[in-house]
Amino acid sequence: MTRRLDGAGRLAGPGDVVVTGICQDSRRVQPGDLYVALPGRRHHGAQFTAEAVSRGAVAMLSDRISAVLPTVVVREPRRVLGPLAAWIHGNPSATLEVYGVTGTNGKTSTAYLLDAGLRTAGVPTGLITGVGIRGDGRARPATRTTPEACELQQTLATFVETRLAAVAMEVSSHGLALNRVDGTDFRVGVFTNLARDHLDFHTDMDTYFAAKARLFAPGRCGAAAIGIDDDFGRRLAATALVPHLTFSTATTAADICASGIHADESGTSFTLHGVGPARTVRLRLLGAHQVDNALAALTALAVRGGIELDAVIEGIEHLSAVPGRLERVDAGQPFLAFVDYMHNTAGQRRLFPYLRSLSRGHLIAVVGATGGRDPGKRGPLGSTAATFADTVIVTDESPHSDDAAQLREDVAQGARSAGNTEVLVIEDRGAAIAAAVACAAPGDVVVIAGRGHDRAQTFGGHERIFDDRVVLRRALAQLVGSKNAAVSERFRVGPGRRRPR
Ligand SMILES: CC(=O)N[C@H]1[C@@H](OP(=O)(O)OP(=O)(O)OC[C@H]2O[C@@H](n3ccc(=O)[nH]c3=O)[C@H](O)[C@@H]2O)O[C@H](CO)[C@@H](O)[C@@H]1O[C@H](C)C(=O)N[C@@H](C)C(=O)N[C@H](CCC(=O)O)C(=O)O
Ligand SMILES: Nc1ncnc2c1ncn2[C@@H]1O[C@H](COP(=O)(O)OP(=O)(O)OP(=O)(O)O)[C@@H](O)[C@H]1O
Repeated sequence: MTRRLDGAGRLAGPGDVVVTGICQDSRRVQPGDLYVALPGRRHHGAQFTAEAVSRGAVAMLSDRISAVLPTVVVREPRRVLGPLAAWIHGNPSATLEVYGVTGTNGKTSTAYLLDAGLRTAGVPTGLITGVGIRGDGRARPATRTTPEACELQQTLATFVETRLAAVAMEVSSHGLALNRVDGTDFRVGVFTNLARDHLDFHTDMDTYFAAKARLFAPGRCGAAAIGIDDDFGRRLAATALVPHLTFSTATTAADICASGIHADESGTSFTLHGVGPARTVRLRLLGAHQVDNALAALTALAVRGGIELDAVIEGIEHLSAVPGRLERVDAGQPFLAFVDYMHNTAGQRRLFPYLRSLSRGHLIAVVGATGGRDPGKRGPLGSTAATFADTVIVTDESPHSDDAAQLREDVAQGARSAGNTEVLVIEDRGAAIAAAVACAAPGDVVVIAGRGHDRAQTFGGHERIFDDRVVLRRALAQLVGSKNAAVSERFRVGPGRRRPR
């Protein structure tokens, strides 16, 4: 069957079908859609053609021919999917300014900072992150960091319809490697940093870096903001073929940098260099790592040019929190308690020293490892936590199809190997959080690490609603509600072997 593409959003020819949309998931097909049947790890989308047809699919794009739907057959459908989805949705990234943020840590925070800065500078902006999608008049939780191509282009098209001018989005290495952002023109690409993570997917660091570097190819992004505080960033800056500015919190050799960083429990201040005369910036966000992210956002807008940076800085200063990122939970308890999303050792090494600095007593960390990820991460997550914390409580995150007991044991072994830190293993996450709260004394710091904003734990195919912030708040409220301080003392876990400081 021959088909001729005939104007935006139409697939026409003799015996025509009219395509009005595109979808790569049979469960979400709408009448008039082109169903894109992709080969996956577990299934081939062609297995679900009947469902796609029953929902109104009129044609198919795949590497396999359908017996029931007119099919565009290509060898690698993922490679044409992005541009095709963009075309069907009217190439929204040609209208919107898309700021794409990639890197191992700091993508979500940087996207929130960009959004805050752009909005304050009067640029109506949408936000696409692993936390959620916001901007077209509604906010919805995200199913992944970077949406699949069809959902991405549809979302961008909705942003155009609702007259947004820009979008700040996270671009995961999976999104780049799996062609999810093909067909998207990025006004600016941002590189935060690169450290060991996701090796279950990318196999080695060079492949991981190469996936990230795809965002910075000419034709993909117009300009770049590159963090040069690790070797990968420096490599990217040395080889980038697009106009770029660098940023750093470690060296004054960068175009935009910071000095005099001071992070306490009320916020973070630093002196900004490279954006007009040196000036003091005061973030409400907690932790010195947020200075890196603030520089990333500012550098992206500096390299873009034409945006009022004073207003951007004001917006960045006013951002009060990023969901699940060092989110403070306070029920009136006499110690600090946080939920954070650190899930690699690079993040731990940035966050734990800050948390340590806030503590007038001890640091109590609840940690774990998510299943379905590089098993080589597990021990180091435990040992790094134990290097900084006085008490490490190892518990379940989302084991997915991995053996939960093995995950816990691997993390705990790492923690035990780090020295004489108190290490407890408590299977149930709620009980682990309660134990952390119960063993905290006035002036201590408690951090529930690893899951951030997530609202569910996944065990095999089963989901359990679980929000660390809700559970922590409840445990803290119970503690505060209990009349006698001696009660909390009775719940103190273990013999209180705490390292002297
Ligand atoms: C490794 C990876 O990215 N896998 C993705 C891949 O899964 P898969 O190969 O197992 O797909 P599959 O289940 O075999 O199905 C094959 C095809 O059939 C389709 N299908 C399947 C079932 C059905 O009933 N109907 C149907 O149409 C699917 O949409 C898919 O196109 O294709 C699926 C559908 O397109 C994705 O959902 C899935 O992402 C999964 C959920 C995932 O977790 N990906 C993670 C690793 C990911 O992308 N993470 C990054 C964040 C990284 C970070 O933390 O920074 C992200 O951007 O979210
Ligand atoms: N610039 C940074 N350097 C090191 N660690 C950071 C930095 N920014 C954030 N983190 C740590 O990484 C965690 C995740 O932060 P954020 O969500 O902003 O990054 P991300 O790259 O989007 O990660 P993810 O894709 O897992 O959401 C934070 O909770 C914090 O522990």
